[in-house]
Amino acid sequence: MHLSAENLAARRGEDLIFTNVSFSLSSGEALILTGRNGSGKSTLLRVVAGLLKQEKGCVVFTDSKGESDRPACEVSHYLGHRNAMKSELTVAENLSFWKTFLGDMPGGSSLDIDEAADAVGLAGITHLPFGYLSAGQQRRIAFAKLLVAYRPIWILDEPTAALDATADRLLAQLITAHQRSGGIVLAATHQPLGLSNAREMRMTGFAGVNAGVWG
Ligand SMILES: Nc1ncnc2c1ncn2[C@@H]1O[C@H](COP(=O)(O)OP(=O)(O)OP(=O)(O)O)[C@@H](O)[C@H]1O
Repeated sequence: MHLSAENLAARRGEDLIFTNVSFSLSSGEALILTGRNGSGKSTLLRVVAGLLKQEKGCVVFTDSKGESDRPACEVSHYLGHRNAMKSELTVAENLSFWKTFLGDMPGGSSLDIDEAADAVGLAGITHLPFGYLSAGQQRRIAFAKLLVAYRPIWILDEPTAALDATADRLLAQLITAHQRSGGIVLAATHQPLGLSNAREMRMTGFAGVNAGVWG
C-alpha cells in the first residue's frame, strides 16, 4: 500500500499557499507536517483528504494489490480541527452514526462503539450527550471515530489539540498500532506526537517558492 503526492500546489481564495509539494509513504509510515501558523499544513491535509481541489499535481493511493483506481479520500479518515459530532446526540449515537455511515473497507477491522470508547479511555460515558463532554473528552471521542470504521489512511489535523498528557500518550499508542497494522498516517501538529516510524516535512507556505513556476 502506498500514498504519494506529486508536485502539489494549492490555493486558498486568491492566494497560492504552496507549490511543488511531494511525498511518498508506504504501509506503516507516518509523515508529520510542521511549520508556522498559516504555512499550509491544513491546506495540504484537506487536499489529500479530497476536501479541497489542488491547483496542480496529484495524489495517488495504491492498494496492496498494486491498483490505483480509488482516490485517496475514499480510503482515508480525516480528523480536522472540528470534531464532526452533533452536540445534542449522545456519544454512542454519534459513533453509531459514523460507524454505519462510513462502514468498513476490506483489509482491516473496526471496533464496536463501547470498545472504541474504551480504547480512548472513556468507557462508561457513551450515554452522555456529546455536548456535555469537556474539550479533551470531545477530542478523544472524535479520535474514537477512527476506530469504529476501518480506513487504511489517517489524516489528522492537530489531533492532540485540547488533550492532556495521558491522552497524548494514548493517541500516540493508537496511531502506532495503526501503523503496525500497515496503516499510513499524515498529520499536522505543533507538538511532537511521539511516533517512532515518522518523518517530518516542514511547510513554509509560498514564501520560499521561486517566482516563475507558473510560467
Ligand atoms: N478559505 C480561505 N480563504 C482564503 N484563505 C484561506 C482560507 N483558508 C485558509 N486560508 C489561508 O491559507 C493559509 C494557510 O492556512 P492553513 O490553515 O493551511 O495553515 P496551517 O499551516 O494549517 O496553520 P495553523 O498552524 O495555524 O493551523 C493561511 O494564510 C490562511 O489564512
